[in-house]
Amino acid sequence: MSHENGTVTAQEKQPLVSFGVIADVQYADIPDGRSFLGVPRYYRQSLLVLQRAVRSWNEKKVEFVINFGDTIDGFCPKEHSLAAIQRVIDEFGAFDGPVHHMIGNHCLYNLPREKLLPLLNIASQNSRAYYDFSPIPEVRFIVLDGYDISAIGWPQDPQNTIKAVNFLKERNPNSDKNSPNGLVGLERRFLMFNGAVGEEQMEWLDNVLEDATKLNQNVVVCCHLPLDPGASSIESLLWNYDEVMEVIHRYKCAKVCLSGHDHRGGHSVDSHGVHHRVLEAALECPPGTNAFGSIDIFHDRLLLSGADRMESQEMVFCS
Ligand SMILES: Nc1ccn([C@@H]2O[C@H](COP(=O)(O)O)[C@@H](O)[C@H]2O)c(=O)n1
Ligand SMILES: O=P(O)(O)OC[C@H](O)CO
Repeated sequence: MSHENGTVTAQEKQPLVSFGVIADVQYADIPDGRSFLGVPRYYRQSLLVLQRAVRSWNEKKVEFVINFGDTIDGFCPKEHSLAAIQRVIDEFGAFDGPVHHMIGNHCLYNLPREKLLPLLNIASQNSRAYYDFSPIPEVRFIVLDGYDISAIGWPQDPQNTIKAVNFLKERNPNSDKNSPNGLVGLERRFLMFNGAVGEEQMEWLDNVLEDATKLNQNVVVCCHLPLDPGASSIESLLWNYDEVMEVIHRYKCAKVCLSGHDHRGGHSVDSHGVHHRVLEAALECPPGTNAFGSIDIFHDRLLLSGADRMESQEMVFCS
């Protein structure tokens, strides 16, 4: 069996289900730019990457799509935020099936949660953006809200903002809270563009994993922010990735964690055999190149077939 990018050995015939993935589209109708570290960013091209992704997913007839967040970019002029996100949502709308979105820091720079969540079709409680779904009885997807506690995106909840700002102040002495200067090792994740999973969401996660265990389901955990230092730069990690992973590791049903945010992508297998795959960003595709994929789910593994800059990956479940 050959794939767009890399070759993977075939062991099993038909997947149980297949889905499309894309991360960090960060569309804006503005000229090309660069990241803080100078990596080129193609704000208009990313929409073309999404168009090609949708065409490919429709051709492959994948059952659903997951968008890993940062749908529009923070540099989008605020008076154009709604039009920009609508443009991206319209492109997703050309896909012949459901699209599951998550929020990222750039979405929150642009729009308040009350506007964002309905647009992204995220049914929420208390403006939180976590949810789960089962496309087939054997598999459960958990989508985490990595900005549940965050210094960005909570203008309507000053208490949450104050909690997050204090959390950051205690851990990051820099006046620019996006700067990791002077922070050592894992401390370098305490940056304003990251966030944390709160207590209620943590309990909910525990309950869903318990339920999935009873139902004998394999679980895929999705979050805009990466959950393992082996797969991502430390500067991109969820603030309390360790607490989230402690909950996930209580259960054997969680097999794979997927995320975005760290644009260069990555893969690791953690100490409990859980795969972590950070997806390469659509935003950083030079004209004519791609970063999207489709994932086949089998009983014993996930098979990511990536286009161009998205590396293909076989993720065999640990038993
Ligand atoms: N004020 C800042 C902002 C970012 N960084 C570091 O740059 C990296 C990427 O930043 P982007 O948000 O532009 O992708 C990341 O590793 C940050 O820690 C910084 O040092 N100071
Ligand atoms: O897409 P940004 O601007 O949030 O950048 C994320 C950083 O690359 C994470 O280190």
